[in-house]
Order: sequence, then C-alpha cells, then structure tokens
Amino acid sequence: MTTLDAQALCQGYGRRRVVHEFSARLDRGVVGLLGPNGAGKTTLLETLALVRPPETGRLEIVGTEVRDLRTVRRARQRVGFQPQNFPYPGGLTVEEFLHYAAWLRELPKRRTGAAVAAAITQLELTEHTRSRLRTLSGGTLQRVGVAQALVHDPAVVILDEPTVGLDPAQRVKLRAVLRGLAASRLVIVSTHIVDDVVHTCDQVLVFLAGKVHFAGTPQDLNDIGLAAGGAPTDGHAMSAAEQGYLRLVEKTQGARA
Ligand SMILES: Nc1ncnc2c1ncn2[C@@H]1O[C@H](COP(=O)(O)OP(=O)(O)OP(=O)(O)O)[C@@H](O)[C@H]1O
Repeated sequence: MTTLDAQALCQGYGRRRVVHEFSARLDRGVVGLLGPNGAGKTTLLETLALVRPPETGRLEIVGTEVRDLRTVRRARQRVGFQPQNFPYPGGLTVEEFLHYAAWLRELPKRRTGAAVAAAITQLELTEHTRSRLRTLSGGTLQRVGVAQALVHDPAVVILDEPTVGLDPAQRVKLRAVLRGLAASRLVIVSTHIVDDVVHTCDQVLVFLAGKVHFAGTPQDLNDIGLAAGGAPTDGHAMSAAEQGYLRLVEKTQGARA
C-alpha cells in the first residue's frame, strides 16, 4: 500500500488556481519540496495535510481515499502537520501543549501520556518539558513544532519550512531528527534552502508556479548543476545542486516568457 497517493490534485483560492494537477506516489523517506516564494508550496502541503482537502483530484493516505468528511477525518489521523507560522500558545508548557496536540488528533486518553513522553524524547526536549513555550529559543520551538506533528505517531509528517530561522548548529541537528523520523514514515518538508535538501532528502520535487518541474534525487539535481558547468553565476559561488536548481528555475521562466 502506498503511503500517500495523489493524482491530479488541484487547489486554489476562489477562482485562482495555485496547485495544478499534482500527482505523486510517495512512501517512506524524506521528500523535499523546493521552490521560490509564492510557488504554492504551502498551499500544496496544506492540501496534502488535509487542512483544506483538494478542490479536485484523488488523494489516498495509507489506503484511505479522501471523499467525504468521514474519510477526511480518518486520513487526518494518519497525518501530522507543522504549519509555517505556528500560533504557539506561549503560556502552555511543552508537555501541556503536546497533550493538547494529542487531544486535537483524537488520540485515546490512555495512550496520551506515553505518546507525549515519546515525542519529548525523540525531539530531545526533556530538559524543556516544563518550560513555557514563550520562554523557548527559535530552534527549540521548531523542535516542539515537529513533536506536536508526530505525537499521534502518524504515517505521514508534513513540515512547512521547519529549518527557517535556525542557526547552523540547530539546522544540522534538525536534519538529523528528520532523517531519524523517516526511517519508519514519510516526511515531506518544504524549503527554500538547497543545502537542506541535499543533506536531508531522499527525493526532491522542484515546485515552480504550482507545478512539479523536477522529481529526482539530490544527486540528480547536483548532476544538472555539474552539466551546467558548476561554475559561479554572476560572480557568486554556488554548490552544484544550487546551480542545478537555478538552471531549472531559469528554464521554466524561459519557457513561460
Ligand atoms: N489564503 C490565501 N488567499 C488567497 N491567496 C493566497 C492565500 N494563501 C496563499 N495565496 C496565494 O497563493 C500563492 C501561493 O502561495 P503559497 O504560500 O502556497 O506559496 P509558497 O511557495 O509556500 O510561498 P513561500 O515560500 O513564500 O511561503 C501566492 O500567490 C499567494 O499569494
């Protein structure tokens, strides 16, 4: 059974279509969604996380095809989501907040204590268990955001720009956490940062203007960059993967011009 099977998903706001016929069959591992501002990454992730079910198309999550309120609810229990700008209730402690997240995900009460403890251990939050959210650093808050997304042990974890605002050490640590999570589930992360993708992801989707323009491994992206010469562009040094990404962006913009 495929963990997430999407066929021709469309999503938009009013009459404006932002995601155009997204199709993918995804299983365990880290999938990186890479694209510029406004490409539609958040809209796509919210659709896959069933914050807003797709306008059209077919979405199946761990064998549940999303068709109506009942199936949306069942599929949601298999998905964890960390939104981009999470409205953290600053007065709650980490432990209280994770209990609240477990309740929102309809985790049975008898399993909540163990689930919260497991999420705290997994995200290395033990020393912060009783800290109020408003007192935490950005990096620790990001880890709390990931913990709330996986407290109900979902098969799919969707994280919208989880490395934003992190210092290099925190970024490296979070990448390791994501790799660990992906050993037993599907993790989908959006980012603007090519390096995040190279060091974390098994698969990369380059998303431009609401469509997937490239699907492959980080090495494939690297190879596109190397084929493009791998040389600095406009005097700015870049990695081969960054070159590959920019090549794809330029090609798409050229084709649309
Ligand atoms: N609630 C909304 N109502 C109307 N338009 C929206 C809404 N949210 C996003 N959009 C528009 O949809 C398009 C895609 O936005 P989206 O946030 O999905 O892109 P993104 O790739 O996640 O961007 P970023 O990297 O800046 O977060 C943008 O043009 C945005 O203005």
